[in-house]
Amino acid sequence: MTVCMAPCPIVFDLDGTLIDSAPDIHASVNAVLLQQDVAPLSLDRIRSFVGGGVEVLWTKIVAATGIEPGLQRDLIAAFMARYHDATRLTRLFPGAFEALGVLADRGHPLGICTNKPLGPTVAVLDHFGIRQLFGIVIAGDSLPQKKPDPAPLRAALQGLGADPDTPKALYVGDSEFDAACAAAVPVPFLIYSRGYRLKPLEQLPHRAAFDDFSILPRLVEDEAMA
Ligand SMILES: O=C(O)COP(=O)(O)O
Repeated sequence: MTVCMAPCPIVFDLDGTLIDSAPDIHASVNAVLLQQDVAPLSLDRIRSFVGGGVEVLWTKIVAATGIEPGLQRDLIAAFMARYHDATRLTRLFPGAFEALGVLADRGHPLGICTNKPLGPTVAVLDHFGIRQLFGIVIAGDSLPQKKPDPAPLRAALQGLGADPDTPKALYVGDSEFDAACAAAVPVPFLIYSRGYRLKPLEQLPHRAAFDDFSILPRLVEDEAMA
């Protein structure tokens, strides 16, 4: 069966897929914890909390630190005040910029579907000069639902002109949230294996995995021929 005739729409996750943003998230979280006289959390710990959006992140931080749960809303506000344009410690994963350029040049409509809020999403896309590559950006606060609910990815596909009920398209992500979301649409899922997932790769449903962005354009071509 032909899954995707080139150039098919391709939607990307952001944190842990295109960008390594955990260091900035970690720095902003610990600055807020410091204000509360709470001991800092390690980068690995914070990275393991990323994927479900800001509320999930802070629910996990509150559980891990024993902070009074009633403070969570205020802590999220303090975090967002720091994180909304934090890009200093964030990096594009190696080869991601070039792979996006190749796919865009081949005519693939590109989109973003992330659980990160829209403010920091746009800030980071602008920071790396890649915002104009994406025809649609669906962020964690764009809709009432977040991944793994399929609604955000369906909205991104629609925004790129794909019929989400017969999506000849691809989703590229790194996490449990992304795999479950792609399966729920359903749309073929390509997983970046150097991202932030917690489980072994084989436990996440995916069409193909890659650990180097230089092979992504070929994987996309393979899907077109499948
Ligand atoms: O900010 C998060 O928690 C997750 O963002 P992502 O969907 O881009 O991985």
